[in-house]
Amino acid sequence: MATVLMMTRAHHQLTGLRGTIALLGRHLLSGRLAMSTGPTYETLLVTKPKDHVVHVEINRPEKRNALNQPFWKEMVECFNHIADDKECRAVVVSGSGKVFSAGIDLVDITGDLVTPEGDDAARVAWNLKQVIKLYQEAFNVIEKCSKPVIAAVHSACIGEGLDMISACDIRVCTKDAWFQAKEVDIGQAADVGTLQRLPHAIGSRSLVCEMVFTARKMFSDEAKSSGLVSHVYDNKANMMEGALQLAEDIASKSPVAVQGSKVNLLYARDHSVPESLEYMAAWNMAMLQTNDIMKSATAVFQKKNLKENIYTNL
Ligand SMILES: CCC/C=C/C=C/C(=O)SCCNC(=O)CCNC(=O)[C@H](O)C(C)(C)COP(=O)(O)OP(=O)(O)OC[C@H]1O[C@@H](n2cnc3c(N)ncnc32)[C@H](O)[C@@H]1OP(=O)(O)O
Repeated sequence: MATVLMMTRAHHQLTGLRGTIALLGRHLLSGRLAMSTGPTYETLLVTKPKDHVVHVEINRPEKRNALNQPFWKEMVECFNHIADDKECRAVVVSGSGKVFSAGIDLVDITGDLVTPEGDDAARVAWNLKQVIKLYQEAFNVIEKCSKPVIAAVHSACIGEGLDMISACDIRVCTKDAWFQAKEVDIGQAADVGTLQRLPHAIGSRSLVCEMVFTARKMFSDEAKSSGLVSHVYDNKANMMEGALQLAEDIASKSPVAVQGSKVNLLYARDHSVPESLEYMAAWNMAMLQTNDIMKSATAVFQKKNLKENIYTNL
C-alpha cells in the first residue's frame, strides 16, 4: 500500500513538473514571459496596462519628449520586440509630461546630422545617408509591426513627432493638441516620413502642402475635420482611457483577422488595386484556414458576446 502511495505521489509530482515545464514552454512561446521581463529603455517607458495591450510612452518629459540619439535606436529595438511578442495584439503610443513631443532634439543634431563623418563630399554624403536611414527606421518599424498602433497625442506634436504619428494606424488627440510640420522653419525638408505618409493620413493633398510649406500649426478641430485624427477628447486622462479601451477592443478580436488586415491595408496603400487583390488572395489562401473563422462565425450565429471568444496568440 505504502509503495503504491509513494508511486502515486511520485507520479503526481512528475506530472506536476511536466505540466509546469509545458506551461513555461507555452508562456515562452507566447512571449508572455519575454514581455514581463522585457527590455527597459532610457527614452521609452513600456508597460502592459491591459491583456494583449502594450503602452509605449516617450519618456523625456523634462525635455518635452525631444527625440534624441538613444531614442532612434530604442524605437527600433522596442518595436522589433513588440513585433515578436505573440502576447501583444495592439499598441498605444503617447508622450509623458506636458507635450506629446517637441520633435527632434535640437541639441543632439549638432552631432551626426550637422557634422557627419567623412573627409570628402562623397563620404560625408554616404555617412549622412546612413544616419538618415537609421532615423527613418525608427518609424518604419511601426508600420512593419503587424499589430495595430494607436497614437494618443496631447498638446504639442512637432516635426518628427508628426513623422512618428503619420506611421501609426490610428490617431486620437486631446482638445489642446496641435500638430506642426516644422522642418522648413529649421531649413530642411522633412525626411523621416511626414512627406511620404501624411498625404495618406489626411485626405487633402492641398492641406498637407500648406502645412508643410508654411510650418503653420494645425489644431485639434482641423485635425479631426481633415481626418488626421479619428477622435478628440477633452483631456489627457480621458484620451488615454479611450485609446486603451480602443486597443483592448482591437486586442479582443482574432489576431489573424486584425493583423492580416493591417498588413493588407498597408500593401494596398502602396500598390494598385489589381496587385493588392492578388496579394490578398495569396494571403488568405493560407489564412482562411484558421480556426478563428469557425469560432467567430459560431459566436455570431449564436448571438454571443464576441468579446468572450478566446483566440490563440499569433
Ligand atoms: C534626419 C533628421 C532630421 C531632423 C529633422 C527634424 C525636424 C524637427 O523635428 S523640427 C522641430 C524641432 N522642434 C522645435 O522647434 C520645438 C522646440 N520646442 C518648443 O517649441 C517648446 O519647447 C514646446 C512648445 C515644445 C514646449 O514649450 P514649453 O514652454 O512647455 O517648454 P520649454 O521651456 O520650451 O522647454 C522645456 C525644456 O525642454 C527643452 N526642449 C524643448 N524642445 C526641445 C527640442 N526640440 N530639442 C531639445 N530640447 C528641447 C528646452 O530646451 C527646455 O530645456 P531646459 O532649458 O534644460 O529646461
